Amino acid sequence: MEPKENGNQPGRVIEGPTNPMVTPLLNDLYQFTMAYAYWKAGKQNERSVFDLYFRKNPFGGEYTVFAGLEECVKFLANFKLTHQEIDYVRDSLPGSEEAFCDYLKGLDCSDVEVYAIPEGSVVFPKVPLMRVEGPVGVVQLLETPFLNLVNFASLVATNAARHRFVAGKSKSLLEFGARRAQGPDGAISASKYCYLGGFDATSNVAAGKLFGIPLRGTHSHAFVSSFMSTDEIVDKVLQSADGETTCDDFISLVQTWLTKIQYSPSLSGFFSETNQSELAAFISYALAFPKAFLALVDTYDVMKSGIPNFCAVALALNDLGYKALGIRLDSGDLAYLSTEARNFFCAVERELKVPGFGKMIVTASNDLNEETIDALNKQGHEVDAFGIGTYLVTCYAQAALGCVFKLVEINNQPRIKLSEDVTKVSIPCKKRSYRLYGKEGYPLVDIMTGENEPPPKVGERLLCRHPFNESKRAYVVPQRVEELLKCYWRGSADEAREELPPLKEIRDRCIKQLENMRPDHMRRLNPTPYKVSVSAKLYDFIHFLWLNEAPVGELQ
Ligand SMILES: Nc1ncnc2c1ncn2[C@@H]1O[C@H](COP(=O)(O)OP(=O)(O)OP(=O)(O)O)[C@@H](O)[C@H]1O
Ligand SMILES: O=P(O)(O)OC[C@H]1O[C@H](OP(=O)(O)OP(=O)(O)O)[C@H](O)[C@@H]1O
Ligand SMILES: O=C(O)c1cccnc1
Ligand SMILES: [Mg+2]
Repeated sequence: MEPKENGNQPGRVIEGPTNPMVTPLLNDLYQFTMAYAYWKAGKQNERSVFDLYFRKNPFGGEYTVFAGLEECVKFLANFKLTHQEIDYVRDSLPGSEEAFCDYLKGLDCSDVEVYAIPEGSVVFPKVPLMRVEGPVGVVQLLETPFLNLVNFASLVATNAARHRFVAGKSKSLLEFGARRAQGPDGAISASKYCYLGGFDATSNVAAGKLFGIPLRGTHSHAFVSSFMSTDEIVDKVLQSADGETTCDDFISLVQTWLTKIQYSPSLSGFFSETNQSELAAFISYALAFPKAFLALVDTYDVMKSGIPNFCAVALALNDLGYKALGIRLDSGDLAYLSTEARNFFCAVERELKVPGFGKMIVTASNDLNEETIDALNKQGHEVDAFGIGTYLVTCYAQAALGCVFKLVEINNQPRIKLSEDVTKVSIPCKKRSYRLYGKEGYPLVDIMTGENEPPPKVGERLLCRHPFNESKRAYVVPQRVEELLKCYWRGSADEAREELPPLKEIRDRCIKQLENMRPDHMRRLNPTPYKVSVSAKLYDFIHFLWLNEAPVGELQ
Protein backbone atom coordinates (compact mmCIF):
# COMPACT_ATOMS: atom_id res chain seq x y z
CA MET A 1 0.00 0.00 0.00
CA GLU A 2 1.28 3.47 -0.86
CA PRO A 3 2.18 5.62 2.14
CA LYS A 4 -0.45 8.29 2.68
CA GLU A 5 0.14 11.84 3.73
CA ASN A 6 -1.55 12.47 7.07
CA GLY A 7 -3.11 15.91 7.09
CA ASN A 8 -2.73 16.40 10.85
CA GLN A 9 0.88 15.36 11.04
CA PRO A 10 3.15 17.85 9.34
CA GLY A 11 6.48 16.22 8.61
CA ARG A 12 5.37 12.77 9.71
CA VAL A 13 3.94 10.21 7.33
CA ILE A 14 2.32 7.12 8.76
CA GLU A 15 1.37 4.49 6.21
CA GLY A 16 -2.08 3.00 6.23
CA PRO A 17 -2.80 -0.42 7.76
CA THR A 18 -1.04 -3.41 6.13
CA ASN A 19 -4.38 -4.74 4.93
CA PRO A 20 -6.20 -2.22 2.69
CA MET A 21 -9.49 -3.80 3.80
CA VAL A 22 -8.97 -2.09 7.16
CA THR A 23 -11.09 1.02 6.58
CA PRO A 24 -13.66 2.80 8.78
CA LEU A 25 -16.28 0.50 7.19
CA LEU A 26 -14.61 -2.58 8.74
CA ASN A 27 -17.06 -1.94 11.49
CA ASP A 28 -20.31 -3.12 13.00
CA LEU A 29 -23.39 -1.35 11.76
CA TYR A 30 -24.29 -0.40 15.33
CA GLN A 31 -21.22 1.84 15.59
CA PHE A 32 -22.62 3.98 12.75
CA THR A 33 -26.11 3.72 14.19
CA MET A 34 -24.81 5.07 17.48
CA ALA A 35 -22.72 7.73 15.75
CA TYR A 36 -25.91 8.94 14.07
CA ALA A 37 -27.90 8.86 17.31
CA TYR A 38 -25.11 10.70 19.19
CA TRP A 39 -25.07 13.29 16.43
CA LYS A 40 -28.84 13.61 16.44
CA ALA A 41 -28.76 14.14 20.22
CA GLY A 42 -25.97 16.70 19.84
CA LYS A 43 -23.70 14.46 21.91
CA GLN A 44 -21.17 13.55 19.22
CA ASN A 45 -18.44 15.80 20.61
CA GLU A 46 -18.78 14.81 24.24
CA ARG A 47 -15.39 13.81 25.57
CA SER A 48 -15.30 10.06 26.16
CA VAL A 49 -12.71 7.63 27.50
CA PHE A 50 -12.79 3.97 26.51
CA ASP A 51 -10.54 1.14 27.76
CA LEU A 52 -9.56 -1.77 25.56
CA TYR A 53 -8.76 -4.85 27.65
CA PHE A 54 -9.36 -8.59 27.95
CA ARG A 55 -10.79 -10.53 30.86
CA LYS A 56 -8.97 -13.86 30.89
CA ASN A 57 -5.60 -15.07 29.64
CA PRO A 58 -5.85 -17.52 26.74
CA PHE A 59 -4.76 -21.18 26.43
CA GLY A 60 -5.19 -21.88 30.16
CA GLY A 61 -2.14 -19.70 30.84
CA GLU A 62 -1.51 -16.72 33.07
CA TYR A 63 0.03 -14.32 30.57
CA THR A 64 -0.73 -12.70 27.22
CA VAL A 65 1.41 -10.92 24.64
CA PHE A 66 -0.03 -7.60 23.46
CA ALA A 67 0.14 -7.17 19.69
CA GLY A 68 -1.58 -5.15 16.98
CA LEU A 69 -0.88 -1.63 18.26
CA GLU A 70 1.12 -0.45 15.26
CA GLU A 71 -1.74 -1.37 12.93
CA CYS A 72 -4.17 0.56 15.18
CA VAL A 73 -2.00 3.69 14.98
CA LYS A 74 -1.76 3.31 11.20
CA PHE A 75 -5.53 3.05 11.10
CA LEU A 76 -5.98 6.20 13.21
CA ALA A 77 -3.52 8.19 11.15
CA ASN A 78 -5.42 7.41 7.97
CA PHE A 79 -8.98 7.45 9.34
CA LYS A 80 -11.14 9.20 6.76
CA LEU A 81 -14.37 8.13 5.08
CA THR A 82 -14.47 8.47 1.31
CA HIS A 83 -17.50 9.94 -0.50
CA GLN A 84 -18.58 6.47 -1.60
CA GLU A 85 -18.26 5.12 1.92
CA ILE A 86 -20.32 8.00 3.30
CA ASP A 87 -23.03 7.40 0.69
CA TYR A 88 -23.09 3.72 1.61
CA VAL A 89 -23.39 4.49 5.33
CA ARG A 90 -26.24 6.95 4.65
CA ASP A 91 -28.06 4.33 2.57
CA SER A 92 -27.56 1.80 5.37
CA LEU A 93 -29.19 4.10 7.92
CA PRO A 94 -32.68 4.60 6.50
CA GLY A 95 -34.20 7.96 7.34
CA SER A 96 -30.87 9.52 8.30
CA GLU A 97 -30.57 13.24 7.61
CA GLU A 98 -28.30 14.56 4.86
CA ALA A 99 -26.44 16.79 7.33
CA PHE A 100 -25.08 13.64 9.02
CA CYS A 101 -23.08 13.09 5.83
CA ASP A 102 -21.40 16.47 6.35
CA TYR A 103 -20.50 15.36 9.87
CA LEU A 104 -19.00 12.12 8.52
CA LYS A 105 -17.10 14.07 5.84
CA GLY A 106 -15.31 16.13 8.47
CA LEU A 107 -14.55 13.17 10.70
CA ASP A 108 -10.93 12.29 11.49
CA CYS A 109 -8.87 11.39 14.55
CA SER A 110 -7.23 14.77 15.10
CA ASP A 111 -9.02 15.14 18.43
CA VAL A 112 -8.37 11.59 19.63
CA GLU A 113 -5.71 10.54 22.14
CA VAL A 114 -4.49 6.98 22.46
CA TYR A 115 -2.38 5.76 25.34
CA ALA A 116 -1.23 2.17 25.12
CA ILE A 117 1.09 -0.41 26.62
CA PRO A 118 4.01 -0.85 24.20
CA GLU A 119 3.42 -3.59 21.63
CA GLY A 120 5.15 -6.88 22.49
CA SER A 121 4.64 -6.36 26.23
CA VAL A 122 3.47 -9.14 28.51
CA VAL A 123 0.02 -8.11 29.71
CA PHE A 124 -2.69 -9.27 32.07
CA PRO A 125 -6.48 -9.30 32.36
CA LYS A 126 -8.43 -6.14 33.19
CA VAL A 127 -5.47 -3.77 32.74
CA PRO A 128 -6.18 -1.47 29.76
CA LEU A 129 -3.98 -2.32 26.80
CA MET A 130 -5.19 0.90 25.21
CA ARG A 131 -6.99 3.94 26.59
CA VAL A 132 -8.77 5.85 23.87
CA GLU A 133 -10.05 9.36 24.52
CA GLY A 134 -11.90 11.71 22.20
CA PRO A 135 -15.28 12.81 20.88
CA VAL A 136 -17.67 9.94 21.53
CA GLY A 137 -18.97 9.97 17.91
CA VAL A 138 -15.60 9.12 16.44
CA VAL A 139 -14.18 6.98 19.27
CA GLN A 140 -17.23 4.75 19.02
CA LEU A 141 -16.26 4.09 15.39
CA LEU A 142 -12.84 2.86 16.53
CA GLU A 143 -14.17 0.02 18.71
CA THR A 144 -14.61 -2.71 16.12
CA PRO A 145 -11.52 -2.02 14.00
CA PHE A 146 -9.30 -1.76 17.09
CA LEU A 147 -10.68 -4.97 18.55
CA ASN A 148 -10.27 -6.68 15.21
CA LEU A 149 -6.65 -5.52 14.95
CA VAL A 150 -5.73 -6.47 18.52
CA ASN A 151 -7.69 -9.66 19.28
CA PHE A 152 -6.16 -12.10 16.80
CA ALA A 153 -2.75 -10.40 16.84
CA SER A 154 -2.44 -10.83 20.61
CA LEU A 155 -3.92 -14.33 20.58
CA VAL A 156 -1.57 -15.70 17.93
CA ALA A 157 1.47 -13.89 19.40
CA THR A 158 0.64 -15.50 22.75
CA ASN A 159 0.24 -18.88 21.05
CA ALA A 160 3.66 -18.44 19.45
CA ALA A 161 5.20 -17.43 22.79
CA ARG A 162 3.75 -20.55 24.41
CA HIS A 163 5.20 -22.76 21.65
CA ARG A 164 8.55 -21.04 22.18
CA PHE A 165 8.31 -21.65 25.93
CA VAL A 166 7.74 -25.37 25.53
CA ALA A 167 10.29 -25.83 22.71
CA GLY A 168 13.04 -23.98 24.61
CA LYS A 169 15.35 -21.18 23.57
CA SER A 170 17.80 -23.31 21.61
CA LYS A 171 15.31 -24.69 19.05
CA SER A 172 14.42 -23.05 15.76
CA LEU A 173 10.73 -22.40 15.37
CA LEU A 174 9.38 -22.06 11.85
CA GLU A 175 5.86 -20.92 11.08
CA PHE A 176 4.46 -23.04 8.23
CA GLY A 177 0.80 -22.02 8.44
CA ALA A 178 -0.09 -20.10 5.25
CA ARG A 179 -2.00 -23.02 3.69
CA ARG A 180 -4.12 -23.60 6.80
CA ALA A 181 -4.65 -20.05 8.04
CA GLN A 182 -8.07 -18.44 8.10
CA GLY A 183 -7.85 -16.65 4.78
CA PRO A 184 -5.21 -14.27 3.42
CA ASP A 185 -5.23 -11.85 6.37
CA GLY A 186 -5.15 -14.78 8.78
CA ALA A 187 -1.99 -16.00 7.07
CA ILE A 188 -0.20 -12.63 6.89
CA SER A 189 -1.18 -11.64 10.42
CA ALA A 190 -0.19 -15.03 11.83
CA SER A 191 3.24 -14.82 10.18
CA LYS A 192 3.81 -11.32 11.54
CA TYR A 193 2.65 -11.98 15.08
CA CYS A 194 4.19 -15.47 15.42
CA TYR A 195 7.52 -13.81 14.65
CA LEU A 196 6.73 -11.13 17.22
CA GLY A 197 5.91 -13.87 19.77
CA GLY A 198 9.30 -15.54 19.33
CA PHE A 199 9.27 -17.65 16.16
CA ASP A 200 12.47 -17.44 14.12
CA ALA A 201 11.14 -17.51 10.59
CA THR A 202 8.17 -18.04 8.31
CA SER A 203 7.58 -19.95 5.09
CA ASN A 204 5.21 -17.15 4.00
CA VAL A 205 7.00 -15.19 1.28
CA ALA A 206 4.57 -12.26 1.29
CA ALA A 207 5.03 -11.81 5.05
CA GLY A 208 8.81 -12.01 4.62
CA LYS A 209 8.67 -9.20 2.08
CA LEU A 210 6.18 -7.05 3.99
CA PHE A 211 7.80 -7.25 7.43
CA GLY A 212 11.38 -8.39 6.88
CA ILE A 213 10.75 -11.70 8.65
CA PRO A 214 13.46 -14.30 7.84
CA LEU A 215 12.19 -16.84 5.30
CA ARG A 216 12.82 -20.56 5.75
CA GLY A 217 11.61 -23.72 4.09
CA THR A 218 12.39 -27.22 2.92
CA HIS A 219 10.63 -29.11 0.11
CA SER A 220 7.56 -31.26 -0.20
CA HIS A 221 6.64 -34.90 -0.77
CA ALA A 222 5.46 -33.97 -4.27
CA PHE A 223 9.01 -33.12 -5.25
CA VAL A 224 10.30 -36.48 -4.00
CA SER A 225 7.58 -38.52 -5.61
CA SER A 226 7.75 -36.61 -8.90
CA PHE A 227 10.98 -38.45 -9.75
CA MET A 228 11.03 -42.02 -11.09
CA SER A 229 14.75 -42.78 -11.44
CA THR A 230 18.18 -41.20 -11.69
CA ASP A 231 17.97 -41.63 -15.49
CA GLU A 232 15.83 -38.49 -15.50
CA ILE A 233 18.76 -36.35 -14.42
CA VAL A 234 20.36 -34.99 -17.54
CA ASP A 235 22.91 -32.56 -16.18
CA LYS A 236 25.07 -34.52 -13.72
CA VAL A 237 27.87 -31.98 -13.54
CA LEU A 238 28.63 -30.15 -10.29
CA GLN A 239 31.42 -27.69 -9.68
CA SER A 240 33.18 -27.79 -6.32
CA ALA A 241 32.37 -25.10 -3.78
CA ASP A 242 35.66 -23.30 -4.44
CA GLY A 243 35.12 -23.50 -8.22
CA GLU A 244 38.49 -25.25 -8.68
CA THR A 245 37.31 -28.72 -9.73
CA THR A 246 34.37 -30.17 -11.58
CA CYS A 247 32.61 -33.43 -10.85
CA ASP A 248 31.36 -34.75 -14.22
CA ASP A 249 29.09 -37.40 -12.78
CA PHE A 250 27.62 -36.41 -9.44
CA ILE A 251 25.20 -39.37 -9.60
CA SER A 252 28.04 -41.90 -9.65
CA LEU A 253 29.76 -40.11 -6.78
CA VAL A 254 26.55 -40.41 -4.76
CA GLN A 255 26.15 -44.10 -5.67
CA THR A 256 29.71 -44.79 -4.54
CA TRP A 257 29.00 -43.20 -1.18
CA LEU A 258 25.75 -45.13 -0.81
CA THR A 259 27.67 -48.41 -1.25
CA LYS A 260 30.34 -47.26 1.21
CA ILE A 261 27.72 -46.49 3.85
CA GLN A 262 25.97 -49.77 3.22
CA TYR A 263 29.13 -51.80 3.83
CA SER A 264 30.74 -49.72 6.56
CA PRO A 265 31.13 -51.93 9.67
CA SER A 266 28.65 -50.36 12.07
CA LEU A 267 26.03 -49.59 9.39
CA SER A 268 26.16 -52.83 7.43
CA GLY A 269 22.86 -54.66 7.50
CA PHE A 270 21.06 -51.45 8.52
CA PHE A 271 19.46 -51.09 5.11
CA SER A 272 19.61 -52.83 1.74
CA GLU A 273 18.38 -51.32 -1.51
CA THR A 274 17.13 -47.74 -0.99
CA ASN A 275 14.39 -46.17 -3.08
CA GLN A 276 16.03 -44.95 -6.29
CA SER A 277 13.35 -42.45 -7.22
CA GLU A 278 13.84 -40.80 -3.84
CA LEU A 279 17.60 -40.80 -4.46
CA ALA A 280 17.01 -39.12 -7.82
CA ALA A 281 14.97 -36.40 -6.14
CA PHE A 282 17.63 -35.79 -3.50
CA ILE A 283 20.39 -35.63 -6.16
CA SER A 284 18.35 -33.17 -8.23
CA TYR A 285 17.72 -30.98 -5.21
CA ALA A 286 21.43 -31.05 -4.34
CA LEU A 287 22.32 -30.07 -7.92
CA ALA A 288 19.92 -27.13 -7.66
CA PHE A 289 20.98 -26.10 -4.14
CA PRO A 290 24.43 -27.53 -3.42
CA LYS A 291 25.03 -24.91 -0.70
CA ALA A 292 21.71 -25.49 1.04
CA PHE A 293 20.90 -29.15 0.60
CA LEU A 294 18.27 -30.61 2.82
CA ALA A 295 15.91 -33.50 2.26
CA LEU A 296 12.46 -34.59 3.29
CA VAL A 297 13.22 -38.17 4.25
CA ASP A 298 9.87 -39.78 5.07
CA THR A 299 8.27 -40.32 1.67
CA TYR A 300 9.06 -44.07 1.52
CA ASP A 301 10.86 -45.27 4.64
CA VAL A 302 12.84 -42.97 6.91
CA MET A 303 15.53 -45.33 8.20
CA LYS A 304 15.72 -47.84 5.33
CA SER A 305 15.72 -45.30 2.52
CA GLY A 306 15.44 -41.57 3.33
CA ILE A 307 18.34 -41.32 5.77
CA PRO A 308 20.87 -43.45 3.82
CA ASN A 309 19.96 -41.66 0.58
CA PHE A 310 20.35 -38.29 2.28
CA CYS A 311 23.73 -39.28 3.76
CA ALA A 312 25.04 -40.49 0.39
CA VAL A 313 24.17 -37.16 -1.25
CA ALA A 314 25.51 -35.16 1.71
CA LEU A 315 28.81 -37.09 1.62
CA ALA A 316 29.18 -36.54 -2.12
CA LEU A 317 28.57 -32.83 -1.58
CA ASN A 318 31.14 -32.90 1.22
CA ASP A 319 33.73 -34.24 -1.25
CA LEU A 320 33.13 -31.11 -3.30
CA GLY A 321 33.45 -28.78 -0.32
CA TYR A 322 29.72 -28.28 0.37
CA LYS A 323 28.05 -28.77 3.74
CA ALA A 324 24.54 -30.23 3.71
CA LEU A 325 22.00 -28.63 6.03
CA GLY A 326 19.94 -31.57 7.25
CA ILE A 327 16.64 -33.38 6.98
CA ARG A 328 12.93 -32.91 7.60
CA LEU A 329 10.74 -35.57 9.21
CA ASP A 330 7.01 -35.16 8.53
CA SER A 331 5.42 -38.36 9.85
CA GLY A 332 5.84 -41.24 12.24
CA ASP A 333 7.21 -41.16 15.76
CA LEU A 334 9.26 -37.99 15.74
CA ALA A 335 11.07 -38.77 19.01
CA TYR A 336 12.17 -42.19 17.84
CA LEU A 337 12.98 -41.22 14.25
CA SER A 338 14.92 -38.08 15.16
CA THR A 339 17.01 -40.08 17.64
CA GLU A 340 17.65 -42.86 15.13
CA ALA A 341 18.55 -40.35 12.45
CA ARG A 342 20.99 -38.62 14.83
CA ASN A 343 22.58 -41.98 15.72
CA PHE A 344 22.99 -42.72 12.02
CA PHE A 345 24.62 -39.32 11.35
CA CYS A 346 26.99 -39.82 14.30
CA ALA A 347 27.88 -43.31 13.05
CA VAL A 348 28.67 -41.85 9.62
CA GLU A 349 30.81 -39.16 11.26
CA ARG A 350 32.78 -41.81 13.20
CA GLU A 351 33.04 -44.48 10.52
CA LEU A 352 33.67 -42.30 7.54
CA LYS A 353 35.62 -39.65 9.41
CA VAL A 354 33.54 -36.64 8.39
CA PRO A 355 33.80 -34.10 11.21
CA GLY A 356 30.53 -32.36 12.03
CA PHE A 357 28.32 -34.85 10.13
CA GLY A 358 26.57 -35.82 13.37
CA LYS A 359 25.32 -32.24 13.75
CA MET A 360 22.94 -32.31 10.77
CA ILE A 361 19.85 -30.20 11.47
CA VAL A 362 16.75 -32.30 12.07
CA THR A 363 13.54 -30.43 11.32
CA ALA A 364 10.25 -31.99 12.38
CA SER A 365 6.74 -31.15 11.23
CA ASN A 366 3.30 -32.79 11.13
CA ASP A 367 0.42 -31.48 13.21
CA LEU A 368 2.71 -30.20 15.95
CA ASN A 369 1.46 -28.16 18.87
CA GLU A 370 2.38 -27.34 22.47
CA GLU A 371 1.28 -30.78 23.67
CA THR A 372 3.19 -32.81 21.08
CA ILE A 373 6.36 -30.78 21.65
CA ASP A 374 5.97 -31.27 25.39
CA ALA A 375 5.51 -35.02 24.82
CA LEU A 376 8.63 -35.14 22.62
CA ASN A 377 10.63 -33.33 25.33
CA LYS A 378 9.53 -35.87 27.92
CA GLN A 379 10.48 -38.79 25.68
CA GLY A 380 13.79 -37.31 24.56
CA HIS A 381 14.34 -36.33 20.93
CA GLU A 382 16.93 -34.97 18.53
CA VAL A 383 14.84 -32.35 16.74
CA ASP A 384 16.59 -28.99 16.19
CA ALA A 385 13.79 -27.16 14.40
CA PHE A 386 10.03 -27.42 14.52
CA GLY A 387 7.88 -26.44 11.53
CA ILE A 388 4.40 -25.63 12.83
CA GLY A 389 1.30 -24.76 10.86
CA THR A 390 -2.33 -25.53 11.60
CA TYR A 391 -2.39 -25.55 15.42
CA LEU A 392 -0.30 -22.40 15.61
CA VAL A 393 -1.88 -20.07 13.08
CA THR A 394 -5.50 -21.05 13.59
CA CYS A 395 -5.05 -20.84 17.38
CA TYR A 396 -6.78 -24.22 17.48
CA ALA A 397 -6.72 -24.36 21.29
CA GLN A 398 -8.69 -21.12 21.69
CA ALA A 399 -10.81 -19.32 19.14
CA ALA A 400 -10.48 -15.71 20.36
CA LEU A 401 -8.92 -13.61 23.08
CA GLY A 402 -12.11 -11.76 23.94
CA CYS A 403 -10.76 -8.21 24.14
CA VAL A 404 -13.48 -5.64 24.83
CA PHE A 405 -13.78 -1.85 24.51
CA LYS A 406 -15.70 -0.24 27.35
CA LEU A 407 -16.73 3.32 28.15
CA VAL A 408 -15.11 4.34 31.45
CA GLU A 409 -15.74 8.08 31.48
CA ILE A 410 -17.81 10.67 29.62
CA ASN A 411 -17.61 14.44 30.14
CA ASN A 412 -15.34 13.72 33.11
CA GLN A 413 -18.05 11.54 34.69
CA PRO A 414 -16.82 7.99 35.47
CA ARG A 415 -19.04 5.25 34.06
CA ILE A 416 -19.38 1.57 35.02
CA LYS A 417 -20.90 -1.44 33.28
CA LEU A 418 -22.45 -3.83 35.80
CA SER A 419 -22.95 -7.55 35.32
CA GLU A 420 -24.21 -10.54 37.26
CA ASP A 421 -20.81 -12.00 36.45
CA VAL A 422 -18.33 -10.02 38.53
CA THR A 423 -15.50 -10.67 36.05
CA LYS A 424 -17.53 -8.67 33.53
CA VAL A 425 -17.96 -5.54 35.66
CA SER A 426 -15.88 -2.77 34.05
CA ILE A 427 -13.40 -0.68 36.04
CA PRO A 428 -14.57 2.93 35.76
CA CYS A 429 -12.57 6.18 35.42
CA LYS A 430 -9.80 7.46 33.24
CA LYS A 431 -6.94 5.53 34.82
CA ARG A 432 -3.21 5.18 34.93
CA SER A 433 -1.54 1.80 35.36
CA TYR A 434 1.83 0.76 36.69
CA ARG A 435 3.86 -2.43 36.90
CA LEU A 436 5.57 -2.84 40.25
CA TYR A 437 8.78 -4.88 40.42
CA GLY A 438 10.05 -6.74 43.49
CA LYS A 439 13.46 -7.36 45.02
CA GLU A 440 14.34 -10.17 42.65
CA GLY A 441 13.65 -8.08 39.59
CA TYR A 442 10.42 -9.87 38.63
CA PRO A 443 7.17 -7.99 38.06
CA LEU A 444 5.04 -8.43 41.20
CA VAL A 445 1.73 -6.80 40.48
CA ASP A 446 0.03 -4.37 38.07
CA ILE A 447 -1.92 -1.58 39.72
CA MET A 448 -4.51 0.80 38.28
CA THR A 449 -5.10 4.20 39.87
CA GLY A 450 -7.24 7.21 39.11
CA GLU A 451 -5.72 9.63 36.59
CA ASN A 452 -4.86 12.23 39.22
CA GLU A 453 -3.58 10.02 42.01
CA PRO A 454 0.13 10.36 42.81
CA PRO A 455 2.13 7.57 41.15
CA PRO A 456 3.57 4.71 43.25
CA LYS A 457 7.09 5.45 44.44
CA VAL A 458 10.11 3.17 44.66
CA GLY A 459 10.67 2.06 48.26
CA GLU A 460 7.30 3.40 49.44
CA ARG A 461 4.77 0.92 50.83
CA LEU A 462 1.52 0.85 48.90
CA LEU A 463 -1.75 -1.02 49.34
CA CYS A 464 -2.78 -3.02 46.28
CA ARG A 465 -6.37 -4.22 46.29
CA HIS A 466 -8.15 -6.81 44.19
CA PRO A 467 -10.69 -4.71 42.24
CA PHE A 468 -13.71 -6.77 43.31
CA ASN A 469 -12.72 -9.07 46.18
CA GLU A 470 -12.62 -7.14 49.44
CA SER A 471 -10.47 -9.64 51.32
CA LYS A 472 -7.74 -9.84 48.71
CA ARG A 473 -5.17 -7.12 49.30
CA ALA A 474 -1.45 -6.80 49.83
CA TYR A 475 1.14 -4.20 50.74
CA VAL A 476 3.91 -3.80 48.20
CA VAL A 477 7.20 -1.91 48.45
CA PRO A 478 8.20 -1.60 44.80
CA GLN A 479 11.88 -1.71 43.82
CA ARG A 480 10.99 -0.39 40.39
CA VAL A 481 7.86 1.29 39.04
CA GLU A 482 7.02 1.25 35.35
CA GLU A 483 4.16 3.35 34.00
CA LEU A 484 2.40 1.13 31.48
CA LEU A 485 0.36 3.48 29.32
CA LYS A 486 2.36 5.61 26.91
CA CYS A 487 1.06 8.13 24.39
CA TYR A 488 0.91 6.73 20.84
CA TRP A 489 -1.50 9.22 19.33
CA ARG A 490 -2.42 12.72 20.32
CA GLY A 491 -4.28 14.18 17.38
CA SER A 492 -1.96 16.76 15.96
CA ALA A 493 0.50 16.97 18.87
CA ASP A 494 3.04 14.94 16.98
CA GLU A 495 6.11 15.60 19.11
CA ALA A 496 4.70 14.00 22.26
CA ARG A 497 4.19 10.62 20.68
CA GLU A 498 6.05 7.32 21.14
CA GLU A 499 7.85 6.00 18.09
CA LEU A 500 6.53 2.90 16.35
CA PRO A 501 9.54 0.57 16.60
CA PRO A 502 10.48 -1.95 13.89
CA LEU A 503 9.00 -5.45 14.25
CA LYS A 504 12.37 -6.93 15.27
CA GLU A 505 12.55 -4.52 18.22
CA ILE A 506 9.01 -5.38 19.28
CA ARG A 507 9.96 -9.07 19.13
CA ASP A 508 13.06 -8.42 21.27
CA ARG A 509 10.92 -6.61 23.86
CA CYS A 510 8.52 -9.54 23.92
CA ILE A 511 11.24 -12.14 24.37
CA LYS A 512 12.96 -10.09 27.07
CA GLN A 513 9.75 -9.51 29.01
CA LEU A 514 8.76 -13.18 28.84
CA GLU A 515 12.18 -14.18 30.13
CA ASN A 516 11.81 -11.76 33.02
CA MET A 517 8.58 -13.26 34.34
CA ARG A 518 8.61 -15.29 37.54
CA PRO A 519 8.73 -18.94 36.38
CA ASP A 520 5.61 -20.03 38.26
CA HIS A 521 3.47 -17.61 36.20
CA MET A 522 4.82 -19.20 33.03
CA ARG A 523 4.57 -22.94 33.69
CA ARG A 524 2.08 -24.85 31.59
CA LEU A 525 0.41 -26.82 34.38
CA ASN A 526 -1.47 -24.82 37.02
CA PRO A 527 0.46 -21.56 36.63
CA THR A 528 0.20 -18.99 39.44
CA PRO A 529 -2.03 -16.05 38.46
CA TYR A 530 -0.22 -12.72 38.22
CA LYS A 531 -1.82 -10.13 40.50
CA VAL A 532 -3.78 -7.27 38.99
CA SER A 533 -4.93 -4.65 41.46
CA VAL A 534 -6.33 -1.17 42.03
CA SER A 535 -5.34 1.53 44.48
CA ALA A 536 -7.31 1.85 47.73
CA LYS A 537 -8.85 5.07 46.40
CA LEU A 538 -9.93 3.55 43.12
CA TYR A 539 -11.28 0.50 44.97
CA ASP A 540 -13.48 2.70 47.13
CA PHE A 541 -14.67 4.64 44.13
CA ILE A 542 -15.54 1.53 42.06
CA HIS A 543 -17.68 0.22 44.90
CA PHE A 544 -19.31 3.58 45.55
CA LEU A 545 -20.28 3.84 41.88
CA TRP A 546 -21.41 0.21 41.82
CA LEU A 547 -23.81 0.82 44.72
CA ASN A 548 -24.95 4.06 43.15
CA GLU A 549 -25.77 2.49 39.79
CA ALA A 550 -27.19 -0.86 40.92
CA PRO A 551 -30.91 -0.69 41.62
CA VAL A 552 -31.92 -2.14 44.99
CA GLY A 553 -33.96 -5.28 44.57
CA GLU A 554 -37.34 -5.78 46.20
CA LEU A 555 -38.38 -9.11 47.70
CA GLN A 556 -42.05 -10.03 47.45
N1 LIG B 1 6.88 -39.32 19.82
C1 LIG B 1 5.72 -38.70 19.73
N2 LIG B 1 4.99 -38.43 20.80
C2 LIG B 1 3.80 -37.82 20.71
N3 LIG B 1 3.26 -37.42 19.56
C3 LIG B 1 3.95 -37.63 18.44
C4 LIG B 1 5.21 -38.28 18.46
N4 LIG B 1 5.65 -38.36 17.19
C5 LIG B 1 4.71 -37.79 16.41
N5 LIG B 1 3.70 -37.34 17.14
C6 LIG B 1 2.46 -36.67 16.70
O1 LIG B 1 1.54 -37.72 16.46
C7 LIG B 1 0.71 -37.43 15.33
C8 LIG B 1 0.92 -38.52 14.29
O2 LIG B 1 0.06 -38.29 13.25
P1 LIG B 1 -0.67 -39.43 12.43
O3 LIG B 1 -1.33 -40.38 13.36
O4 LIG B 1 -1.52 -38.78 11.40
O5 LIG B 1 0.51 -40.24 11.81
P2 LIG B 1 1.51 -39.85 10.68
O6 LIG B 1 2.83 -40.12 11.23
O7 LIG B 1 1.25 -38.49 10.16
O8 LIG B 1 1.15 -40.92 9.62
P3 LIG B 1 1.14 -40.84 8.04
O9 LIG B 1 2.22 -41.74 7.63
O10 LIG B 1 -0.22 -41.31 7.73
O11 LIG B 1 1.36 -39.39 7.63
C9 LIG B 1 1.15 -36.05 14.85
O12 LIG B 1 0.31 -35.08 15.43
C10 LIG B 1 2.56 -35.92 15.40
O13 LIG B 1 2.92 -34.57 15.65
O1 LIG C 1 1.17 -30.06 9.99
P1 LIG C 1 1.09 -28.58 10.15
O2 LIG C 1 1.47 -28.15 11.55
O3 LIG C 1 -0.17 -27.98 9.67
O4 LIG C 1 2.33 -27.98 9.27
C1 LIG C 1 2.43 -27.83 7.96
C2 LIG C 1 2.25 -29.12 7.19
O5 LIG C 1 2.03 -28.79 5.90
C3 LIG C 1 2.77 -29.65 5.08
O6 LIG C 1 2.11 -30.78 4.63
P2 LIG C 1 0.53 -30.96 4.51
O7 LIG C 1 -0.04 -30.95 5.87
O8 LIG C 1 -0.03 -30.01 3.51
O9 LIG C 1 0.45 -32.41 3.96
P3 LIG C 1 0.70 -33.73 4.78
O10 LIG C 1 -0.19 -33.65 5.99
O11 LIG C 1 0.31 -34.80 3.87
O12 LIG C 1 2.14 -33.71 5.15
C4 LIG C 1 3.95 -30.06 5.92
O13 LIG C 1 4.46 -31.27 5.50
C5 LIG C 1 3.44 -30.05 7.32
O14 LIG C 1 3.06 -31.34 7.71
O1 LIG D 1 9.12 -25.52 3.92
C1 LIG D 1 8.48 -26.48 4.35
O2 LIG D 1 8.99 -27.56 4.64
C2 LIG D 1 7.00 -26.34 4.54
C3 LIG D 1 6.36 -25.15 4.34
C4 LIG D 1 5.00 -25.06 4.53
C5 LIG D 1 4.30 -26.15 4.94
N1 LIG D 1 4.93 -27.30 5.14
C6 LIG D 1 6.25 -27.40 4.96
MG1 LIG E 1 -0.26 -32.53 7.56
